[in-house]
Amino acid sequence: MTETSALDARRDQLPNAADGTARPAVDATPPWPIEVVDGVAVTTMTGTPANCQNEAFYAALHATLDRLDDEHRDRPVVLTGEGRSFSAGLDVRYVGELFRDGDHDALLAWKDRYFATNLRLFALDRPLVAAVNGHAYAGGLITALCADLRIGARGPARFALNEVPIGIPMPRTYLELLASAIGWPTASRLSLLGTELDVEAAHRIGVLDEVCDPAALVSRAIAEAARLAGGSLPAFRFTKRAVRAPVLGRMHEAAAGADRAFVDVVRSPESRRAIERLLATLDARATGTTCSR
Ligand SMILES: C/C=C/C(=O)SCCNC(=O)CCNC(=O)[C@H](O)C(C)(C)COP(=O)(O)OP(=O)(O)OC[C@H]1O[C@@H](n2cnc3c(N)ncnc32)[C@H](O)[C@@H]1OP(=O)(O)O
Repeated sequence: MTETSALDARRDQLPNAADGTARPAVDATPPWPIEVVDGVAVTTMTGTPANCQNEAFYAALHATLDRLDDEHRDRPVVLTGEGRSFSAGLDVRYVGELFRDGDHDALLAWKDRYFATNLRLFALDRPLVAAVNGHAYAGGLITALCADLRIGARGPARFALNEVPIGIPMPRTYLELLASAIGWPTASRLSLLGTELDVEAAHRIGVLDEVCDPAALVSRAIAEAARLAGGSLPAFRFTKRAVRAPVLGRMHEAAAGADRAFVDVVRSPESRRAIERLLATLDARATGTTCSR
């Protein structure tokens, strides 16, 4: 697919702005930087605070994957983040407003747009290694768990599937994805309890496959990505499709069925209050006022 046709296809898939959400046009959004090292395409999430996920993030992700497909079709991929966070998950300022003010159809449209980003990463038909440079919360940890392998940097990073404590239900769509990466018992426990993990604990329970010094992180991820593709890329592709197919089937089924009720839960007064508490915590940090999570 040429660059233009990929962008046209992507633009056609985007819902129009009638749902009331502002979105940058995909062709106006630059992809994240891509660097080729030892045959591996390394891309770095950047452009939003703590690499949190909003419409600009989704558009950059699609633009990056379009470019990876067009220009680096057969290269394994390393995904990392800029700064202290791999990704802080959904942009809670953005979704907080959307959940409060958006109508039912706007929320469903957003849910599908968000699903499309994780789906594209999870179904990437070649090795994807996450070089987890820092914190990964909620949707940010889901992003890391889309990868075939996760390598973490030793240090102060924390990880959690903390959707429930902040008032956002964990859809079955993502439980299927999480369970395929870390198993149902771990996915269930982390999702229900919202437990915060340090790097060692994340490694112990398989959220991270490996831990290394921060200075070696990206080179370790590159070496692993090259190794995964090094035997036979066609064999890897074939097997990854086979591994993903049943999971993707269940994810699509959940997204079109039970998970539509997600919209009602995030609009409940209890969820709104919990999201407001997280927003107050972030705002207090920004202004230097102390506030516990
Ligand atoms: C289904 C999926 C659901 C979800 O994904 S819900 C999202 C759940 N996410 C969270 O609970 C994470 C909230 N963020 C944090 O706890 C912390 O941040 C971190 C531990 C990730 C990073 O801490 P530190 O390195 O000290 O950075 P900082 O100063 O807290 O953040 C840097 C800037 O990033 C903004 N930010 C951080 N996380 C989010 C977010 N999730 N949504 C929107 N903005 C976020 C902050 O406010 C700040 O911004 P400014 O520099 O303007 O003060």
